[in-house]
Amino acid sequence: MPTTAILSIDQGTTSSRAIVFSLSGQPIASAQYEFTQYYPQNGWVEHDPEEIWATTYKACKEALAKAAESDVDVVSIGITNQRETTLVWDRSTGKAIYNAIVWQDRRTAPTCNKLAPSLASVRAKTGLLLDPYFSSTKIAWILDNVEGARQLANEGKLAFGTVDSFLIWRLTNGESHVTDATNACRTNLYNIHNNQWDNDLLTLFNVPSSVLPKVLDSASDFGTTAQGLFNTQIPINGVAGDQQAALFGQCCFNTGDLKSTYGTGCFALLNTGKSALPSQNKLLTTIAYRINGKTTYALEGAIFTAGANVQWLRDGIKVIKVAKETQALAESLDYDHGVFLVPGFAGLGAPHWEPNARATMFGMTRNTNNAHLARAALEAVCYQTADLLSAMKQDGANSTSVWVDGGMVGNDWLCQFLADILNIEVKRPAMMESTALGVAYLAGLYQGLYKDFEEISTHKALDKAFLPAMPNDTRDHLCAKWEVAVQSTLHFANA
Ligand SMILES: Nc1ncnc2c1ncn2[C@@H]1O[C@H](COP(=O)(O)OP(=O)(O)O)[C@@H](O)[C@H]1O
Ligand SMILES: O=P(O)(O)OC[C@H](O)CO
Repeated sequence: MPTTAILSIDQGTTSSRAIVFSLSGQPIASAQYEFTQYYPQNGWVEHDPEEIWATTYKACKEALAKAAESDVDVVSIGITNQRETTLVWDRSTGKAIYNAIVWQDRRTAPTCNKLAPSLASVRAKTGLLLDPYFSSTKIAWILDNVEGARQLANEGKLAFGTVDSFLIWRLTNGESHVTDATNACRTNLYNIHNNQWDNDLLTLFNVPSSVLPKVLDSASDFGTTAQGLFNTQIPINGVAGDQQAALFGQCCFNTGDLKSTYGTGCFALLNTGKSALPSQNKLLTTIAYRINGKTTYALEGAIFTAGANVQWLRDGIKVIKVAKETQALAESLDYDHGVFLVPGFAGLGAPHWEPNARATMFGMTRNTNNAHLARAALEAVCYQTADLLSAMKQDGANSTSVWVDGGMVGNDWLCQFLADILNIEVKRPAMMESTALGVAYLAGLYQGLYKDFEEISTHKALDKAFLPAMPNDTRDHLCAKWEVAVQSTLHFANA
């Protein structure tokens, strides 16, 4: 009797992954391919759509082939993706008309500034802010900068999608132009209260409705893979943006449950249940998941660079060879080493939202070396998380523990410092691929393979809990210095 399994596709900012999961959430087989990051100008970040597709397809084929060595029956596909990243393609060929403009890209900051008078109405409908991070201004940029694009869009010949949508189009050979509510709600064009594309927002951002995908529940019928792509045709039944997928994969199903993911960026999401809690502290109100037409909301804090700080140490200034070296380097110093990095490499996200901010290093002496840089890069992510949690607290959403995941949390030193600075318990799950797992669960729910959330939660296991151990006065002192560093960076951004 073959084991029933689900294929999860996790198309992230730096790599495309495919994991075949058993129903108990255990990985049976996986494959992963990194792809090229393009930085054509300062503040611009792009991906090649063909490389996104090629790495994803290759990872899927390889994971499915490995899984086939055991006796498995892959009955459904879940897709999770880097959010906001924007693609526009030709409906007749399926070819993108421009590179994917990545969520970190800042090129549309001037457009966002011009639209500032509309901030309150945008925020009320979308739960977001006016920032180049979101998809709407990126779509308009492509339509206005690729010759003839706006005309083609008006004629209904172009399609827009976030990465999930593009992959579904390719997987179904152009049969499905769809997305799910968690991805749609990151475009600044989607009303999170009535769950519809919003005509006023489309007019404001100058995006024609003809390019939009249909928005479905996160557990739904997104189409079936085209014949010949894999050995069998497989239905696609779970789709969610990667941060919402991680919330789901961490089984944060109850109001007040909090997870924080440390990949390229860091994203803390707190489940607020059926209430779309508005933030007074520049957090985002977003859709956590939509199942059977019922929407669950989350409050989100987004930090643009987390693991990316470590990538910069490795690939940019080359002071480390591999990411995991940062643990031993950080451990080699004491609390009072004195160096702070405010990592505004892609501007600063929540709770400051300053696209003009740039990364800034404080407190260096002639004694400063790679250990200080590595430690400051890891510490920054923890201080920034503390800023997010304090904003959540001021918005009335308090948590006594946080579940963590993402590539960085394999670093025990980071997890302990995080617990010390947050002053709450930090819990790392046994299954670290929460993001991919989240959409496997969504696909399984649609297929009726899980009865309910309770059944899914039985598969959750803790790897390690990190408890705060730092004296209060040390924490207060470090956080006060961090705050001065942030304020100085913000001051410099606008000088
Ligand atoms: N042991 C480690 N310590 C610190 N950072 C790490 C460690 N291992 C991986 N990273 C960082 O984690 C990131 C990869 O995490 P991942 O969740 O795969 O990212 P994404 O999904 O955004 O592509 C990279 O930026 C890498 O620098
Ligand atoms: O690729 P990640 O894991 O850094 O996630 C990117 C986010 O979805 C951007 O909003």
